[in-house]
Amino acid sequence: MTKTVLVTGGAGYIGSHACKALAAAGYVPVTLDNLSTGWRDAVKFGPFVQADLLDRAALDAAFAEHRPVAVLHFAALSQVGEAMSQPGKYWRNNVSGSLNLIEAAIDAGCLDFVFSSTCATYGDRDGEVLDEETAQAPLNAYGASKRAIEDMLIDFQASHGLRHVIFRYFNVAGADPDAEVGEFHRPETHLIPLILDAVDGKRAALTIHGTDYPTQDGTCIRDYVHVMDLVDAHVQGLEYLRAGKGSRVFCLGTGDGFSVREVVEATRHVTNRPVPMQDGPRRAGDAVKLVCGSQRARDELGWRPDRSTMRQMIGDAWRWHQNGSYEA
Ligand SMILES: NC(=O)c1ccc[n+]([C@@H]2O[C@H](COP(=O)([O-])OP(=O)(O)OC[C@H]3O[C@@H](n4cnc5c(N)ncnc54)[C@H](O)[C@@H]3O)[C@@H](O)[C@H]2O)c1
Ligand SMILES: O=c1ccn([C@@H]2O[C@H](COP(=O)(O)OP(=O)(O)O[C@H]3O[C@H](CO)[C@H](O)[C@H](O)[C@H]3O)[C@@H](O)[C@H]2O)c(=O)[nH]1
Repeated sequence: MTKTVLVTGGAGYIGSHACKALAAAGYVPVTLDNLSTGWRDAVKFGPFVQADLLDRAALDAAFAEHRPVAVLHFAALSQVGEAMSQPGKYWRNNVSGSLNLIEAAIDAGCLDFVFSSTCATYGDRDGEVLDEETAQAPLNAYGASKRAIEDMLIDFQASHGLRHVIFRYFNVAGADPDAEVGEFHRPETHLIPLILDAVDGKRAALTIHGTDYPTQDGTCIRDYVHVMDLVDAHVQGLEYLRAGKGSRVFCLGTGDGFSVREVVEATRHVTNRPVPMQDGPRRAGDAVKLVCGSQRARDELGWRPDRSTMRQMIGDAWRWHQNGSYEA
């Protein structure tokens, strides 16, 4: 029997990798995306519906046509800087859009729901290892919008039996090792693709945002997870729901923290090229250290983030960077 899943944001970075993993696991991933930050060329593994989450009639039509057994909800705006200056855009797109989607799913009888949340819901909890029990205190409208959607899922679980898995991701990195899909944000704000831009001359230099943090080398520490490991967890989360297990939150990261300078040094090593860089001031809203406790995902989903070594994440990102693009 065909198992169709609706993948919102399937034309974006993580959603496109999820579609590849879903297709490999025997699902038909139907991408629903408005292409606001995604790319038509990234939709390679199943049908495409161009629609906006704010268009309830288009959502109803997509559920009626494709009859998905579950929803994987990646679609969102996710730039922290933009969220600080335009919070209304984040509340409308992420929260109102998700409310439409949840109500459309319930009306269609599609009650298994996997949601992309973020460690940005924790706010500044420097020094702690962050896991599912850590209190959330978002610092900006992006993180706040994600926490609000988490709350929404809990309410609709109680009222309508919407079963959900919430994944709180840490810093997602790397690309499909086959370079069929990869990370392609315009503008790009994430560290590893920006370092690679500096390596191959697409930008003059990487600016290090802050060198006076209380860390071993003065730069911020993050927990990086390979996008292929991350999307594997989504397939496992989907199977968990389809096996009838209850709603659950899982944090996805490795537990290893890397400073910005360590990521730069690893990139120099993997690419065997110099990384032009300059020291800059701190970036507003950056936490000093965000490191994930992911024992629950390992224990309950059997998740093994084996590809999430810094060498492999940078190597796969570099291969994509050299060979892949959606603009051509
Ligand atoms: N990249 C990371 O490190 C990271 C970390 C934590 C959480 N996340 C979350 O993971 C998800 C995917 O992130 P990404 O990096 O792939 O982002 P992305 O911008 O590459 O993908 C998001 C996709 O959603 C689509 N979209 C946005 N609003 C929409 C709307 N109203 N209707 C239809 N489609 C819409 C965009 O066109 C895009 O294709 C997001 O929810 C993000 O908050 C990402
Ligand atoms: O040009 C740059 C870009 C980044 N950085 C530093 O590199 C680290 C990683 O920065 P990213 O922008 O790659 O990612 P963030 O840590 O800001 O990630 C945040 O934003 C993401 C949204 O894209 C996710 O939601 C994630 O959960 C949330 O913590 C930070 O210390 C940042 O200051 C630089 O030094 N120079």
